[in-house]
Amino acid sequence: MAAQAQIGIIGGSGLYQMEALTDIEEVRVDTPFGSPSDAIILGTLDGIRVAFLARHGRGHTLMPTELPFRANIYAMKSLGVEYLISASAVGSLKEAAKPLDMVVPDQFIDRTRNRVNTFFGEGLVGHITFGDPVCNALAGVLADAVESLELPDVDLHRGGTYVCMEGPAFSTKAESELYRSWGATIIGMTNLPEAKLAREAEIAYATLALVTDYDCWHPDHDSVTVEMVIGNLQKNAVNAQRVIREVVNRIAANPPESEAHSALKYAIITPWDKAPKATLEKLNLLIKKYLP
Ligand SMILES: CSC[C@H]1O[C@H](OP(=O)(O)O)[C@H](O)[C@@H]1O
Ligand SMILES: Nc1ncnc2[nH]cnc12
Repeated sequence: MAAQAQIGIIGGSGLYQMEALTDIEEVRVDTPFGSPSDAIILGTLDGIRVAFLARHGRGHTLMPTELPFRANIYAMKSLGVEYLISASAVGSLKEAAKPLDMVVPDQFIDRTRNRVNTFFGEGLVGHITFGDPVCNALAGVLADAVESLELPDVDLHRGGTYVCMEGPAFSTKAESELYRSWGATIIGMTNLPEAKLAREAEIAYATLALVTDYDCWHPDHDSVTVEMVIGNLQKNAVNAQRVIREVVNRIAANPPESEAHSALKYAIITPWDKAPKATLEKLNLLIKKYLP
């Protein structure tokens, strides 16, 4: 399939569609890993073609554990996506990151237990480098985009650690305090598998984290509820859409060089002639540039 969009956006809780898209085309992508969370919306934003996916489905019918992460990332790759922005609701683990603030994290801690977060296996073994789990170049463009808009009452936090928990229940206070003692900044349930799979698919990935609550640790704030998350996300939705528009323009004008784009160069350990043909065919889209 010819490339349809260089830039992809995955919208999380409360961000089920992208404003300002024209020439919209809904595509149902079938992948070797099943169907994505929903149809992918191809559309044009300021003359730039983008691919948008509602992570939990447009009706929010999929919980974090049920998300078809591999299908989502594979589908983006099949449409030609090279840069992927995740817009996600998060709880704050630090006083300084207050509800309605934005964080562009640069680290993750994996507390998930029930996710498939690799394309490898079935006879083909690969180990990507993941010390820097988001694309720092793309994260820089994203943070610059936020800063340039000078959003009133919204502080930007460049960098920070995102704890990815399993859910769907929110954390206990003991867990929340544990993550705080680790120095983590924010907590969510979705971004870590996405970041790993995007790296394996050689897609540059960065997160716009929208703070919606103080989780359950803050003595002066109520514990997180869904109502709180969606309420604050809706308050910030216009800002989030403005940031996405700005970052899309910046990426298109000056696509950043990303180490993610060659992440598989030294990652695959299985000799090609030892890997099953069926697996090579299944992963052809991801590995074809390295095949002899
Ligand atoms: C609706 S509250 C919990 C839910 O919100 C976050 O979603 P996303 O990362 O897709 O914005 C969090 O990860 C949970 O999935
Ligand atoms: N406190 C929290 N914990 C996990 N995921 C979240 N998403 C938004 N707020 C959250």
